Amino acid sequence: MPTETFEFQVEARQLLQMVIHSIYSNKDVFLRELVSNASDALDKLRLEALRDDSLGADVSDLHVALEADPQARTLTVRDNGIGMSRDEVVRLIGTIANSGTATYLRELKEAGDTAATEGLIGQFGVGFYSSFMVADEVTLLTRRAGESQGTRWMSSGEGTYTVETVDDAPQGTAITLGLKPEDTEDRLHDYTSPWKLREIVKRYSDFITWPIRMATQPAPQADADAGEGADTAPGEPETLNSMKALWARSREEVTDDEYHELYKHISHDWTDPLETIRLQAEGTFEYQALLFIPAHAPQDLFLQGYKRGVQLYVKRVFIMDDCEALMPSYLRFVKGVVDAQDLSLNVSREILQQDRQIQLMHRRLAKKVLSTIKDMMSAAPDRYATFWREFGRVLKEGLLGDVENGDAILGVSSFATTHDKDEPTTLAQYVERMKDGQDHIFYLTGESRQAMESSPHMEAFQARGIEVLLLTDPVDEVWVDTAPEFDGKKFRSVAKGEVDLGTEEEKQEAGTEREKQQEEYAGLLTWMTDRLSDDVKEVRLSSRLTVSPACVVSDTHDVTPALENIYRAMGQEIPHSKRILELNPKHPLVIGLNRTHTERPGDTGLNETAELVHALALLAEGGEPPHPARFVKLMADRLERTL
Ligand SMILES: Nc1ncnc2c1ncn2[C@@H]1O[C@H](COP(=O)(O)OP(=O)(O)OP(=O)(O)O)[C@@H](O)[C@H]1O
Repeated sequence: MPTETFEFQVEARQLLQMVIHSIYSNKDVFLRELVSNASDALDKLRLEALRDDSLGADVSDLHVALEADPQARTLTVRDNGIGMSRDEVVRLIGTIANSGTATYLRELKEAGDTAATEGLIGQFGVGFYSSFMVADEVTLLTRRAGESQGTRWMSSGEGTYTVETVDDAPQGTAITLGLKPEDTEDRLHDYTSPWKLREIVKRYSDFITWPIRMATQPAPQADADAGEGADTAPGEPETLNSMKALWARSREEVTDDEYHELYKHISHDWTDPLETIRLQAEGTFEYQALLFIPAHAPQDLFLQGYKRGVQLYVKRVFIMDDCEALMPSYLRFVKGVVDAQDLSLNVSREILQQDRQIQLMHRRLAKKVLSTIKDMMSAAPDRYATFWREFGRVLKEGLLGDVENGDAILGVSSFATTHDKDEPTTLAQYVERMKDGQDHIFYLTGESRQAMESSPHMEAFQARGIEVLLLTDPVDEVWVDTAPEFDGKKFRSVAKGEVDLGTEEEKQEAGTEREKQQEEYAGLLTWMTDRLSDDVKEVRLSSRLTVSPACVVSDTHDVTPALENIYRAMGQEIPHSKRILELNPKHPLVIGLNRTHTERPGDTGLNETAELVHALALLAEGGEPPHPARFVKLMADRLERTL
């Protein structure tokens, strides 16, 4: 096949341009990225060879090799791993599959300044493309295990790349960088220097489980430069990394930086994690876990197909990525490694789902992550605040399914509250501030804080200074509906059921007044209930309103309209529950309506006023009148009459 020229996908080109003209001040990390890809390719080959005897690949000496040529100013990173087919090269290297890329690139453009750009690129990672930070020409020669022909890919990163089929490629992948001139001011070092390569591998890739070898150069040039590797015989390759599994080493032996580099290798994130979690389980089922909570949420965390789960190793051997059996979905942001001693190397995802030991590990790991978040709350409130901002929404999903950890999840959750405009509150803090005689945790769900603050449902609570949680995440609608408790206090919506606030004495007083009002309004309420029966199930007097004329509320056990919408969006059929219209007996509009109803029951305007009061109540909570066009007409007529 002749050499073909291809264009990079638009996003890929944009990303490459940013890498080339860039941006990332620490250029050394290109090697971390290439070694990380090579290590993944070796893992994949080892697994494929285990599962497919006919592959015919030699797996006896899997490794990464660095080959530097100072004269030609090239550096080659070679692995004898899985390799790529011609189609894979075009698909994997010429395009970016990450669904968040478009948004990310827009943000990058908007960020403008270098520091912000670095922060963003750090969140995203650019993998193989980071080669172009140090090279102006990159050649990738690869042959997939089991295939006879190889592929050569070449590009100077400018808009196009070439691909040709070659007959004599060794199995695996070799990436040769035509290095840019050294420019220490720009932190562009001499990447043909053994000393520099040794330093970078030690710093970023020491834990990689495959040997990373560097051919020592023949004397005399190498001797001067070889440093600690000087005792290696000339020509014999030197292994640069210790290959020690960090999770199997004691805490004292490992630096935070080393943990962070492992995190970057497995997560493809360029930023340090927020928290590192170690767990060593001994006894009948032995395993070690090293888990990380990232410092920011990935773009696709809420998209279907998000790859959750940690890496599974069995006795130091990589078995699979994204092992979802080990981590509940609401902890899908957790990255890391679990190394189990007593599993078979052939273990499959299906077996894992049913394995009792795995289920026990799953429980233990979830508890450990939750207890770490709890510790972070008290020991590092700033870090906890970052955690909550990034992952709170996901964590709360656990309140729907994980009954066993429900209390623990509520314990580490924070909520926006009327108590403080800016700072969210924990439930423990809320309970501490509860008024004497208050025995519920009050909340309101809605689309925005602003809409909820001005909702009529809040009036009685505002008047009495009772704190209300303001819940805006769609998942909140669902979990609060399952009526959980915290510290023995039930959650209660301020937009559901009757409200009876105040001391016993006040309640008694209000009760006497209410009886009087009930008598006065009985006729109006019966008439309005009948009149609006298509839309509401009852019209009654309100004890929650102090300012507005009316509001609509749901019955205590009814599903709210927002929750109805959520269920419908999930394809569940759910009957529509009519709500209750509450009137404020002290509002002049309601007093006037009652008077007119008593004095001129046949008045034609009464019907319209009843409809308008209902529509206004819906508008006040951020909803829509049941018949918007009719509402506009009625309002316009009324306004016209005032002119
Ligand atoms: N040495 C290699 N051997 C085999 N396949 C490779 C190798 N290097 C890259 N690939 C393939 O190309 C894909 C893209 O690599 P790239 O480094 O651009 O992104 P990534 O590692 O998937 O993710 P990120 O961009 O977050 O680092 C890899 O997922 C892998 O499938």
